[in-house]
Amino acid sequence: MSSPYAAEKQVAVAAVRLGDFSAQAVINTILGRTFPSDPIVGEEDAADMRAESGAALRNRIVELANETLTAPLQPDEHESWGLGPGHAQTAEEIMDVIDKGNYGGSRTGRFWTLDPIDGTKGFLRGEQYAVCLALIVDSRVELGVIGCPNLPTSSSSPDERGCVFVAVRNQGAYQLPLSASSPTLPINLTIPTFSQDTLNLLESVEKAHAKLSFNERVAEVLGVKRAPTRMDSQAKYGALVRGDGGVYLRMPTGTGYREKIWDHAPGAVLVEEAGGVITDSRGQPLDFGLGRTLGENFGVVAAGKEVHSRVLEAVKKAKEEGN
Ligand SMILES: Nc1ncnc2c1ncn2[C@@H]1O[C@H](COP(=O)(O)O)[C@@H](O)[C@H]1OP(=O)(O)O
Ligand SMILES: [Mg+2]
Ligand SMILES: [Mg+2]
Ligand SMILES: [Mg+2]
Repeated sequence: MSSPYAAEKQVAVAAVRLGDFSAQAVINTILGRTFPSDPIVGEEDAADMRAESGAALRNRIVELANETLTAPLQPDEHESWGLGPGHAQTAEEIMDVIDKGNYGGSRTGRFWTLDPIDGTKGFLRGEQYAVCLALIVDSRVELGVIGCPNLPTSSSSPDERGCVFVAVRNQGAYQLPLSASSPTLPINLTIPTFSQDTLNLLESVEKAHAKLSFNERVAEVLGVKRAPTRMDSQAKYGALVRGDGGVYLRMPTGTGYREKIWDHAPGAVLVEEAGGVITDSRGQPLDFGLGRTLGENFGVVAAGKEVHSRVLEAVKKAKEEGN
């Protein structure tokens, strides 16, 4: 017998792949037109679309990308970005623009990094996922945007969904509504101070992505009383900066996986601009100048200033115990 929901999974995975590719095509088009000399470190590439066996995938992605590219302009969009009726692209152009994301990263100079859909597993489960974009200049994240279509606008309004988190270095961190035409004002974000009673951990849903048993021990050492919040994608960074949880903790699973810069760059500037601190689990800064990855993986810890140093100590203790 085939496993439950096998057909649904196949369709959903195909849909996400289409989403990934077409989102990267649209975002790279906009970046390419507006900042033509900026390289892009994007998660996806068009190799599967270019393969002989990729004709169906290619046709569908071209159709989807063109649907978005040629849609009537929204209030915050411009025709010079390559958008609007009449701006359809050929299959070759779509594949080339996706492959504009092949840049390998650098220590100096400026580039963008893009995760067109972060939290694929969450997307498939109908839970959290995010579209993530950051600008890096001389290894430092200067701007980050995390779009969370399925995240409630606040923990007190669970039915209103869709938010965008934005941070620009030295200009603060904000939450905007997802729809550009919504009249809601930006919310200025500062990570609140937590007590032992109110603190909790924000962590991955997927055991393959982070060592959740280690988090449990850290929470015990810290005397945390609340259960962790498990959430897919960089929506966790959004939840952190608006005070939905006190600590982002992601420890390596020991498989040798290297964290990708597009999975943390927007979150890093968001946390810092909301008054928090983000480092690896040893307290070292995340290095966005090493290429497409953050290099050897010692995990990620992000929290408000006072909580962050307590978490680093708890992590050290849990490691010394052999966890
Ligand atoms: N072994 C791993 N360790 C850490 N992160 C991983 C691992 N495998 C995949 N990921 C990445 O974790 C991110 C999601 O994290 P979270 O579970 O917190 O939502 C995805 O971008 C995913 O990358 P990918 O897109 O290549 O699957
Ligand atoms: Mg992705
Ligand atoms: Mg990702
Ligand atoms: Mg992926």
